[in-house]
Amino acid sequence: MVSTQPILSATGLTMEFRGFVAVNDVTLSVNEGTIHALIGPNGAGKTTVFNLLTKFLTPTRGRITFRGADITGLKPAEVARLGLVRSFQISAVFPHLTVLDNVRVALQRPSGLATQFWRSSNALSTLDERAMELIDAVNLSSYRDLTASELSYGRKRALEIATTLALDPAMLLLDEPMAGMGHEDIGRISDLIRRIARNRTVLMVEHNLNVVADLCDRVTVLARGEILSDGSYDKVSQDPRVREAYMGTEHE
Ligand SMILES: Nc1ncnc2c1ncn2[C@@H]1O[C@H](COP(=O)(O)OP(=O)(O)OP(=O)(O)O)[C@@H](O)[C@H]1O
Repeated sequence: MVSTQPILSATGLTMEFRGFVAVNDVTLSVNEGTIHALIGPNGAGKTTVFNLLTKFLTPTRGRITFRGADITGLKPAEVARLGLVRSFQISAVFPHLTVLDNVRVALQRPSGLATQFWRSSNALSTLDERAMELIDAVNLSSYRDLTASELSYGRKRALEIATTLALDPAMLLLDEPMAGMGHEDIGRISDLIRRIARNRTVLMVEHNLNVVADLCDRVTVLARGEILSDGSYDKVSQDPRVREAYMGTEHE
């Protein structure tokens, strides 16, 4: 479902922190149905751009549109209702609840699917059916009765993604989904992201360039708050400016 139709666009995005320009005139678009990566050396401004796009920060200048609507002035919860959802870190998962209960809770959030069934007599069975679908989608069916705290790091991350998918977002923003993971979990989460992206758009900040090369249709490279290069991984990785920006910087 890779298209050239932008679902999320930013124009002239600038973020100043007390005079320090962390993000400078960034213009980028993410096409519908793609897996798009935001990469760059440490301090390049990736997290700041991510926070601007998910509305956790308000830009000093610039404009953001999602599915053609101007979302620059909206709050995170408002953009979530429009279908642009940020995946939180594992801290968003309740450690003492089971996998199933975590997903049930997520489905009952105000903007979750459950509200549509709130008054129906079969609300609970519909909720459970959907919860099981989501758990299955992230390959946690055999772990559904374990508490979140009993899961491995990678599976916690998968559970956290399931709770985000409960909102049925058209676009998911992931902040370093592979951070702190070993080889096996990276493979598992890569497969999961690939599956999720079959019918939605994914934008991810990622440090692991092997993951980016393997997974992403398009890559935007930031350095010192500005866009350095944009295109396929092969294209940007051969760009001399990108090589120079990464040179001498430590990279995991
Ligand atoms: N709230 C803030 N106040 C002041 N400066 C900030 C703030 N947030 C970020 N910065 C600065 O903006 C620059 C970009 O930071 P940002 O965290 O966006 O980079 P990054 O590419 O995500 O880095 P890393 O890969 O190390 O996480 C850095 O110089 C950082 O110190």
